[in-house]
Amino acid sequence: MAEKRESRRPVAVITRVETFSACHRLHSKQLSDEENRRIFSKCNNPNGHGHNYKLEVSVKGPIDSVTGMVMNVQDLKIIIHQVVMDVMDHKHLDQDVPAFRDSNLVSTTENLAVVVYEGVSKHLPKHVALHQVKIHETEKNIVVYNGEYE
Ligand SMILES: Nc1nc2c(c(=O)[nH]1)N=C([C@H](O)[C@H](O)COP(=O)(O)OP(=O)(O)OP(=O)(O)O)CN2
Ligand SMILES: [Zn+2]
Repeated sequence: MAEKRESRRPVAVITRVETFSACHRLHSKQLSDEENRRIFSKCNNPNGHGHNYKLEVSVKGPIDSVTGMVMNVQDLKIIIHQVVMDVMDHKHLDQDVPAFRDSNLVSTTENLAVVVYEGVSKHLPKHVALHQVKIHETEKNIVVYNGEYE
């Protein structure tokens, strides 16, 4: 009798890390100047300030039995470059990046993670799911977004 083959494919998470530099100012278009100063304090300084962001994009999917890959990480790199690096690196998030410039979104790391998540998810191949976006704004301030809504 022929040996029974394992038909289920193992599922894995792969992560690509990129770093980019950008400046921003925490300021809500929906609040008065006084409220902005009170809530965001030094981060509301009109001159803005910069960060070297570290971005981790994780995708999840079955390991292809022929290629041994969930997806080629070089393709994931290209997607991240299109969505993040080309748009945000060495830019002013509030003035140059349409997701912030043309909306009421404050350029917090939370909102940045959501913008990245939504942008990357549009470009992934069908068999792969976006698992998580993690952004280190500083060594001490880290945000994780996994597509959840309340
Ligand atoms: N929930 C959030 N809070 C804050 C965010 C944010 O994105 N989400 N961002 C900031 C500022 O951008 C700021 O750059 C970081 O502030 P802070 O932690 O104060 O940075 P410092 O390096 O100055 O912190 P130390 O206390 O000196 O280590 C603020 N809040
Ligand atoms: Zn900041």
